[in-house]
Amino acid sequence: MSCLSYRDAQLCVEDVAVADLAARFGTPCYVYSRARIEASWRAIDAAFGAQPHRVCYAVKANSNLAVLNVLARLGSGFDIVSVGELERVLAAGGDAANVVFSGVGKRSDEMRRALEAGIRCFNVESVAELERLNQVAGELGRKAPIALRVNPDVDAGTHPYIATGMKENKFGIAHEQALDVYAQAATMAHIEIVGIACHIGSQITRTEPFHDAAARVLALVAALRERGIELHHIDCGGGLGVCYEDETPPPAADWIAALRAGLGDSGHELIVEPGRSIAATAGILVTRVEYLKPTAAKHFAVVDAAMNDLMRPALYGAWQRILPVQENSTAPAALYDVVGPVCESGDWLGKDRELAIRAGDLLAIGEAGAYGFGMSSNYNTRPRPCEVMVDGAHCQLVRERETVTELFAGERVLGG
Ligand SMILES: Cc1ncc(COP(=O)(O)O)c(C=O)c1O
Ligand SMILES: N[C@@H](CCCC[NH3+])C(=O)O
Repeated sequence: MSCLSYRDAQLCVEDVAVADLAARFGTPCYVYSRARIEASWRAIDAAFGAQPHRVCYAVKANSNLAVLNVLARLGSGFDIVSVGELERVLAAGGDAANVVFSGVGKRSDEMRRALEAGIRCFNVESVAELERLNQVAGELGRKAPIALRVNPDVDAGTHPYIATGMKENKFGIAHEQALDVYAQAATMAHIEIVGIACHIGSQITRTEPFHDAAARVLALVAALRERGIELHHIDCGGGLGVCYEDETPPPAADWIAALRAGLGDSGHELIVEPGRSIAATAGILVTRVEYLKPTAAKHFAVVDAAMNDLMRPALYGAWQRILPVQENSTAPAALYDVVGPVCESGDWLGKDRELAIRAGDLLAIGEAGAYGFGMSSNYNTRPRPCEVMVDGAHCQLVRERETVTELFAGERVLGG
């Protein structure tokens, strides 16, 4: 389900015409639908029925404070990967007690801050991290609640850059070593074992990998119980895919059902960490055509957004919809490569797209609510776009467009 519809040939997000947003806020501009974020979160939450659970939104997908605030007000938990994300969650009204902290490289200062804030769980990814956490917690006179993130060696069938649950990936503790590491954790004075975690990758479009990973986790839970180690929760990570082009990901209910089938009736509280499946379809990137450039080989549409604003096409060869903002153009249709102004041939947003456009027209890049703004950069000293949230017929700027001067405000010349 998308937040987009055409009304009188005008592309709209909820009840607001995208052309009006572009006129008011300029381009490039990210636009998010509050209703769409809420509906996606609720679909996942409802899929658990009466089972004790916590949906911990993966902040990395879209960390705008307005997005986090919408979710915090729904009672969402949060999956963070840095102290920066923790500060965002707290600033947006999230509850530290519902925060899980993932990532292979947590620094001591990040552990300290998370312990002081009272987060729910550290998802520990190595023995070295466990030892460091034990030491940091000891210095603070606290016990750190932990789950070990296990690497189940399951092929998620996704792009290799975003598969995380195979043994050649840097993530998690090998399935075979997990029992030994739990035994070690159980001896540590400042560690409290509360759960187990796994996350096998992102943009997963079949239920089987989720089921298989959950089943592998369940085998560990049973083996731990035999050794007298009881867990409170099982965290199955995120990874549910969305439809960008013609993918047919399972609905949220089937995803959760596959996890629960893999876990059997374990009786544990379940945690999930969805990011993309909550944010992607709630957002678009609006851009304006600067120039049409026909060459002997190609027609290029040079737009004012670029790989620094939306990196997924350049990084993964990802396909995202490119839609005209006004449907009734009288321009002749042609096949265009939609490219940005950045000095890289990899700077494209779409290739061979049939579009009827003229210079000055607006385009919307679909399903850009997840891993869009969050992965943007200032490459080529380009200020990042503004972000706007639509709520019914109302819209609000939720992040200002950066200015060029603020981009180098912290820089100094030698001796300066
Ligand atoms: C540990 C962890 N949890 C959750 C997510 C969110 O994944 P997705 O956005 O695919 O739901 C990720 C990213 O893949 C992750 O690394
Ligand atoms: N950035 C990726 C997803 C990364 C998931 C992070 N663990 C994407 O846009 O598809």
